[in-house]
Amino acid sequence: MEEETSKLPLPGAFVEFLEANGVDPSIYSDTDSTPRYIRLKPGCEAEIDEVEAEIKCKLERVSWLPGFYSLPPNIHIANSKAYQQGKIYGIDAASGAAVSALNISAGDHVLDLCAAPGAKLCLMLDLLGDLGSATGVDVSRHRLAACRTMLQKYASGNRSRLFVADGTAFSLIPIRVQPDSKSCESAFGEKVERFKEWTSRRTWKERKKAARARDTVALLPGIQQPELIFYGKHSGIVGLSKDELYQTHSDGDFLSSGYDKILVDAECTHDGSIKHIQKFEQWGWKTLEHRVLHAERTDSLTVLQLKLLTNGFRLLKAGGLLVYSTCSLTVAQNEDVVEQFLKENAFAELQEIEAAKGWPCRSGLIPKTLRFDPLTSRTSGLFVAKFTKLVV
Ligand SMILES: C[S@@+](CC[C@H](N)C(=O)[O-])C[C@H]1O[C@@H](n2cnc3c(N)ncnc32)[C@H](O)[C@@H]1O
Repeated sequence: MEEETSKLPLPGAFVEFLEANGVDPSIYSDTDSTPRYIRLKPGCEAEIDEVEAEIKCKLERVSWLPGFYSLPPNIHIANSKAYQQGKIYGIDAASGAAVSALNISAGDHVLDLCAAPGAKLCLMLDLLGDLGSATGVDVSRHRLAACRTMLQKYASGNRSRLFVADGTAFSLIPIRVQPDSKSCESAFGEKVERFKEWTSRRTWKERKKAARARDTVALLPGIQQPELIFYGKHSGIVGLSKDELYQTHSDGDFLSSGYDKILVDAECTHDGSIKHIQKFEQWGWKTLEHRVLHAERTDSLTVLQLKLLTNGFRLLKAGGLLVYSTCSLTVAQNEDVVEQFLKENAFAELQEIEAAKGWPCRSGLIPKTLRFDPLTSRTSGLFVAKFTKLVV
């Protein structure tokens, strides 16, 4: 399961992009020795020797992050039984730290506004345990379908629901009380359809109806309803009617009944992600220039990031916690977005991430924000900022 690694030769255009964006290119100088990270599913701790024997390598416990282990970058886990049986999953330690900053506890109602492909959502669900709920949203249907597969593989989906939706406009409240309405009739005697247990098997009639609904919303941009593509048995959906699920709420409702914890792991240029940058060695560095560094793309990304953060914050309960993260290390996509957001949201307050005192990261340009990078942290690059919504 060993694989050759090589030093990353950074192309000139990328180095220029980094320098123009306040990122020191030397942080990428030793990426070939940056470890990979895995998380052991809770309950599988006793099987660590077995996992090590199978992948023929010692797993180093990450002292600053519970449940995380590091392994050399040239070791692959995808063919191992432990991975295929859902006992371990790959997730960078910096990503683990971003989720850990949310202080998720059993019973929380959590929202992941940019959820796919789902490693952080899986971790959020692990931390949630047997109470509360998790809502995952992503604008990309095929990426969210991969997230659904991941939740099913890791048997994490029981309390979760997944919506294909635009996170800048998503507006559904968490279901705090399990529905007990069994009536199939509305107050006016009309027949009401209620959600039954989720199944991947759908009848031809149901598939046709879903396709028709998708075509209709495609024709009517602006009034698109979030598309529910998965829900677990204890997600609160079973027994609800469509009207109950999709009822609209005012901003005031979110103050009292919004989400306890929200992750906005926003779309970005991914320039801090070692895995992503390594892909361009195969795809060609020219591709990087127009897929990542294009100025128009980065400008529209910062607009999107601010909108995602703003809407995420709207959905947060008063006193709740929100983490904004990106795997870009540019100032424009991180500190500038945070600064603008704080200017526009008087009830948002940046929070100290207490646990970070023991983390191998640096402060961002704004106090209380954090930056992970390969050189400082031996992880992939990640920016993390944590906010609370002040109680009015
Ligand atoms: C950095 S990735 C998220 C990674 C994910 N949190 C994880 O840990 O696996 C960003 C995601 O944002 C999604 N995205 C982009 N624009 C969006 C929007 N307007 N609303 C919701 N999701 C969006 C992308 O499809 C992508 O899956």
